[in-house]
Amino acid sequence: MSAGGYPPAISFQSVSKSYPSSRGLKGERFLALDSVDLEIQPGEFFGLLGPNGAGKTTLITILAGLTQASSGRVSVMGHDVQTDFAAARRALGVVPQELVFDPFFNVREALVFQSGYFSVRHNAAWIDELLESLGLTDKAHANMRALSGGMKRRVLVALALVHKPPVIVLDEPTAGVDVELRQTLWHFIAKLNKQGHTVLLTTHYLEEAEALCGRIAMLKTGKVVALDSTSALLSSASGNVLRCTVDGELPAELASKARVTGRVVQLPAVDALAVEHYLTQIRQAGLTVRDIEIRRPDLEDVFLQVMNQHPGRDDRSLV
Ligand SMILES: Nc1ncnc2c1ncn2[C@@H]1O[C@H](COP(=O)(O)OP(=O)(O)OP(=O)(O)O)[C@@H](O)[C@H]1O
Repeated sequence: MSAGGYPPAISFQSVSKSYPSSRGLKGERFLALDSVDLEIQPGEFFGLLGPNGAGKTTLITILAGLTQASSGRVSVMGHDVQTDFAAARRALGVVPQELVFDPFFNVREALVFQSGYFSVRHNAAWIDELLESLGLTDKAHANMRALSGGMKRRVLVALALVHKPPVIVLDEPTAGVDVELRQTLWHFIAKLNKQGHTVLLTTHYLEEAEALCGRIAMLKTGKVVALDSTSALLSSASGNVLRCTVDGELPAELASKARVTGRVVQLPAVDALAVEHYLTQIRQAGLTVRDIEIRRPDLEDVFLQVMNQHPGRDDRSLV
């Protein structure tokens, strides 16, 4: 229970999940989640971050009741996803990572059908608001097959929200979508969060997580390796970051420490001496340095620090 006596919006208690191992060894299993404990309170905007394969989608599919945990307990608004599935599912709106649709409906029909699935009648006003807020009004009568990827993503969001769930889960909702949709989507989701909806977001866009999430958990090889408020995570990062533009390839030793995006290089620097040292090494490699800037670490720097501090399990197999 939370301090106010309400159940948490989402609770994972000692959740583990193993899958049959893909190595083909008889009886061997792969540990995708390892005793995950997380409690997300009503009204939070919570980020779940982790590298590919960390277990984020597995956690969400367990939450949505699409797969069962091997052990542990999971609940949504106090409803156990195993023993009280219908109530748990009704409390949840999940925007999945994959674009999956019934190709026979137009957009409005799909939303009406989905309302029926949740036994919501007289939903026309909310469906209109969803279409309007997600920039879909002029696509209401378009067939799903005829929509672009970005438009399909908007429909997925509308479908997840059609029954006004108190808890909204977004699994990488902005993967491969344009700037306009991102802005529309975040504006709308932030508005719903202000109205009291709880939001759980997984994303690889760490600047989005930094801007939106009040609290963040980081997963690595199936384990929670960091869990704190976004501001505490940011202030926990040590040192500064040297950001500069370089006109060629960095020496290997520096490259292994750097975030490199094209010609922009970002290196963690404990102090001014480290900055000088980096600049000398870059110049000695015959490269020209421009646009030098020293800045505080952002969430991506914190994420990389946390991932480096926690080696994770090389072998997640169980026999
Ligand atoms: N049905 C399955 N059978 C076997 N292994 C699986 C299955 N689903 C997921 N896995 C494995 O479990 C691990 C966690 O996968 P999951 O999709 O949850 O990670 P993720 O954090 O969501 O990754 P990404 O960022 O790439 O989406 C991966 O190693 C994946 O290969």
